[in-house]
Amino acid sequence: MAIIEVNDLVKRYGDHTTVKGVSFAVEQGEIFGILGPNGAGKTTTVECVEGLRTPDGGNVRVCGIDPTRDTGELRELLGAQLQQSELPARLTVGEAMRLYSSFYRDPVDWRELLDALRLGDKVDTRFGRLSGGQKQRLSIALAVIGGPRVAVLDELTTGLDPQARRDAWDLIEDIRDRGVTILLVTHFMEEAERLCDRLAVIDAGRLVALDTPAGLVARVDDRQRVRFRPSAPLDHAVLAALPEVASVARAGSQLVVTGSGNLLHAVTTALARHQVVAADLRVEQATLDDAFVALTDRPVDA
Ligand SMILES: Nc1ncnc2c1ncn2[C@@H]1O[C@H](COP(=O)(O)OP(=O)(O)OP(=O)(O)O)[C@@H](O)[C@H]1O
Repeated sequence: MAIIEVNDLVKRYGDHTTVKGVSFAVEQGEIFGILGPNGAGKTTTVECVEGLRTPDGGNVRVCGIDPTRDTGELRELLGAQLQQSELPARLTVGEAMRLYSSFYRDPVDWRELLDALRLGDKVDTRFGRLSGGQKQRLSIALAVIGGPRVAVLDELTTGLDPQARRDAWDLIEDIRDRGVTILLVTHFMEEAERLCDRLAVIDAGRLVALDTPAGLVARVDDRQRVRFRPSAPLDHAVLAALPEVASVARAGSQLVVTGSGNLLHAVTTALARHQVVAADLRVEQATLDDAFVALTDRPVDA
């Protein structure tokens, strides 16, 4: 059953159309990722789902509810991650949890939630004294304190160190295991690959792909890369002329040959013909990064 439906969503700011007819449906229990370059319209899209912005075209439904009309109902169903700046530095963790619990009809047990998020010993700690990772965990706690069916997490792990990021991933999985559907905006390929059941790739306001992480990689899977250091100068045209080769590029002292089919055999045979030895030779298969670049024509943080 689709718990979030976004149908032909359009959103404009002045003359600029930021979201240009995006459609997707998120199924109950999924971790659904939205991936895209800076300025692609990801946040605007999820803000329409959260009821923070009114669409200029198309519509959004969360559990059948129109987020811009039934705001009271939506608040019980959807938990949004808080921006860190929204909490006063002097508020303690316990005070924040009590305050936010009071907003909901049927909140979860906040002490149990803090324990689950490894913040149980921080009840009396002021927000301003928490580390970045602890603040992020608290913002997840506040997003799910109302016992929502859907949690929206936007750039949750940006600015966290690798360990804190992994902890946040475990947490998100725990929350999904409690039955919460998660809509996640992310810049991190590793995060998208590890966490998301499906991904919507948005570029310049349009949906360019919607698939599982493995499905997205499979779209560029025929692209392999052979990387090596040639023992002698080699005219790129020798390799570029091979039918298996799509591109030849230099990366420092290495050549990177992209292509398909029996690429390795074709390249090594051509090198042997020109008495060139390939040192440090590596064959690389496509990754989600490659799929992203192929789909959007640019690296994720361009
Ligand atoms: N309130 C606003 N008023 C005017 N323009 C806006 C507003 N919010 C966003 N924009 C513009 O809309 C475009 C998309 O912004 P949005 O934040 O949705 O993108 P994003 O994909 O989330 O980007 P990022 O990855 O950088 O957060 C950008 O060009 C942005 O400058």
